[in-house]
Amino acid sequence: MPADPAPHGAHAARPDGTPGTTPLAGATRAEPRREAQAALRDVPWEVGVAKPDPAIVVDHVTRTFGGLTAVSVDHLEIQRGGITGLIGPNGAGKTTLFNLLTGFDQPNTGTWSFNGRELGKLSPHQVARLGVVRTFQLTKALSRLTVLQNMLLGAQGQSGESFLRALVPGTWRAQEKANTERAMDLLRRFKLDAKKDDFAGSLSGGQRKLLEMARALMSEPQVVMLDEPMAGVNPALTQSLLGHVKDLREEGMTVIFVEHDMDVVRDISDWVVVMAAGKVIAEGAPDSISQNKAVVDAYLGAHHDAPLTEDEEDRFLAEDQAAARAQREDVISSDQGRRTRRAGR
Ligand SMILES: Nc1ncnc2c1ncn2[C@@H]1O[C@H](COP(=O)(O)OP(=O)(O)OP(=O)(O)O)[C@@H](O)[C@H]1O
Repeated sequence: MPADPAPHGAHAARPDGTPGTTPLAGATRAEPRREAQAALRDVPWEVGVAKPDPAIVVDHVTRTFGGLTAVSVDHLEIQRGGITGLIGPNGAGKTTLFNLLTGFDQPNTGTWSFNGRELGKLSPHQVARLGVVRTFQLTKALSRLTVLQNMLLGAQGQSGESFLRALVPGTWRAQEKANTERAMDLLRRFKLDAKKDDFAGSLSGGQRKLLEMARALMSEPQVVMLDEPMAGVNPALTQSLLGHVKDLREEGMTVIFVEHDMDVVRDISDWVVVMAAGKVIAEGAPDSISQNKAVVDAYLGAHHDAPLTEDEEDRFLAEDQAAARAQREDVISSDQGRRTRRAGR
């Protein structure tokens, strides 16, 4: 079902007429965290469940690599204006799903939409222009650019990048000036302004994560997908990064993030989606997830550390005794065989 194309929150019209956000303008909604949680309060904890106001809707998306099915999601809705944590063991398909939703990869089957508009077959730039962006880890190439240059790269997809506009120097310069001003505003907000001329590669792990987030905000997104925003960050910066993620929601953005640290997931998520072997195996409020058996099994395997039931104890004991008996019989029979061979010489 197409979502309401006029999202609530701090949305301003973009030059091309599509809705945009004004992330630096500050919050205009009362207590967005409560609003997001209240909206999801009565939603059942079921895989594929409908959300009251979905920003993103995924249907029958599959992606295979050779014989491996990396993603196979039947139906998934992401609530607008909330923080959704996407978790799952290594290789569950989280990054592949991010890549698909943001145009960096193409699926074998399936469709997905943002505000009711199909995003399949669009390039990453087109998806970003519509308001859906993802963070990327600072690659080697980007490490050799300055912090400010990285930020200006994040502005790609805005009007100044278009070939025709580039031919009109005035427009280009005005856009470049606006981009630089926006970049500096964001760098101040993320406390990286003093580093603007430093090579990005010289930043600490935490500062890199801040830069990745700041860069994603350059295109004034409505949906931000953060890939492991806390990975490699020292504890001193963790709280500051968490604060920045919460701020995105305060400004009316929809946030989806991949994270392995369950404390972080519980702290900032309004809703959690769990993937394993390409599928969504559970979704619900953060507290529901750690009690979900499918989730525990997916993370720890069937034989996790939980105490054995009496039946399991009996079964494992019987199996051990049978194995010991078989071993003993094996030893006896090979011993007999040796003796028979010796006697026959
Ligand atoms: N380009 C590719 N070519 C081949 N296999 C791939 C490719 N990209 C991902 N895969 C495989 O698809 C599966 C899902 O990978 P993906 O990176 O999406 O998982 P993930 O949940 O993000 O894992 P992690 O938490 O370890 O980052 C894995 O088995 C991975 O090896």
